[in-house]
Amino acid sequence: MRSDGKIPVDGLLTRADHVLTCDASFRVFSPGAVAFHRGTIVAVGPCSELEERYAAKETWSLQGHLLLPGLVNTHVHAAMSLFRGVGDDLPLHHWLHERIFPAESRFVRPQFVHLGTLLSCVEMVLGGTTTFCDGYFFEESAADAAERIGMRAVLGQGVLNFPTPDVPDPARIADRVAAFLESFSRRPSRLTPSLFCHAPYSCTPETLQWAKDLCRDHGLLFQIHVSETAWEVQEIQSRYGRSPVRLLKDLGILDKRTLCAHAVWVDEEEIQILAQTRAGVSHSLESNLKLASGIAPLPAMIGAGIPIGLGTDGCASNNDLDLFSEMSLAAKIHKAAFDDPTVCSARQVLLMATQGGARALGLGGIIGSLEVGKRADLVAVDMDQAHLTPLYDPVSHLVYAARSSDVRHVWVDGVPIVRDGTVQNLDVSQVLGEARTLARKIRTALFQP
Ligand SMILES: CSC[C@H]1O[C@@H](n2cnc3c(O)ncnc32)[C@H](O)[C@@H]1O
Ligand SMILES: [Zn+2]
Repeated sequence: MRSDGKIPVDGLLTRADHVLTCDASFRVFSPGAVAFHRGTIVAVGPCSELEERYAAKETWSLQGHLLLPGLVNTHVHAAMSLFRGVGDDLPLHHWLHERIFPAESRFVRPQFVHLGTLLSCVEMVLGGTTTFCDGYFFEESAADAAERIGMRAVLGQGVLNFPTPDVPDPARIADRVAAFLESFSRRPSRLTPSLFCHAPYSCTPETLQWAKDLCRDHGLLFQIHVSETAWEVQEIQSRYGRSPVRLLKDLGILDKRTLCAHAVWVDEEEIQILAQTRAGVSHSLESNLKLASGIAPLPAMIGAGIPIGLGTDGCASNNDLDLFSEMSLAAKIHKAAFDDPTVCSARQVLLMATQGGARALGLGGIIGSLEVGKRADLVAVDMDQAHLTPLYDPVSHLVYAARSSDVRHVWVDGVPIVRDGTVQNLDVSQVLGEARTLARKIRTALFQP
């Protein structure tokens, strides 16, 4: 306590036109403020109260801005930004086998993963994403990139039963995973390791169970692409006599530390299985649309109480990492698909991009809402713009009218990693230059062989 009776804190974000807590009671303070200390939120409320109570090392005056929790991207292959546009307008199977897997075997190396992930981190933070859940190869290099920029991330080492860029002999996958897990003994706590089994059609049941056991032993999130296409459901049905979700349930894979990416082709009974096992789902709508995989039954999954987050998937199937456009589309497409304009409200979709995503990743206790005791991951959106004026309902504007380019400031653990639309502590033009240099080789190899 200071002589003036004020409590010293590291940061005070005040005079924001609106603060959306995105917690269970969905409080909105207009105007509002957030105080944080040592990376943790210590107060959220009306700005007059917080200004009276706290003296901050740094105070941000946020008139014209809206403050909300950092967005959570629950499904990314961040390094694939270097493959953006190399396989457009194809169905998943053709896209993967004819374009992506050959390109990956040729180019994916540790430096590729580091550069591609750094590039994606720049795109993500500038668009208000503070946490991403990744899955790729040489995943230590993705962790290095997230650490460098200051983001929070769940980093999934890829596991498959065929040769990959980092495990040419699939029999050696255990060595790769052990080295990956070991590397996390030296990382900040905002980075957590995970395993990403590619899919039920590319991993054997034994591999799935082995990876899940390892995740259970270490308390890690297990990730997998599930029921993404009708082809997958047929293939798994013919191999194992049951659907992908039922197969995973029978193998003991589904629980609250399992994240199912996609879950497009799931019936009512499978939705109940996901809900009862408390497995999470990443809704990757734009990727599912672009690959014409289908439209997931999101309203039914929300109704069943499944923890659901939004995911972009990688840049080779989306082709961006923009959670604002995912929110806007998710709030609209299911209305048309289910002939019901009341489904997927703006509030439900915003909650998926924040609290729902955090819960699906098992991080609901530390991020996803602005509450005392949670980490200070926040985003300030500049609302003083023609396309956001006048404003009657901040949630409506955020989901239906705001753009990722409206994000002005971003904090992770109370550290400003974007100030005034500029990424801090990173030479972004150098990253872009290196990406262009590498792309020249990729272009020559893939398009002028
Ligand atoms: C271990 S995950 C990385 C692996 O997955 C590939 N991939 C990217 N997007 C998708 C998708 O939507 N479905 C299936 N596989 C996908 C990526 O190219 C890597 O090979
Ligand atoms: Zn994916």
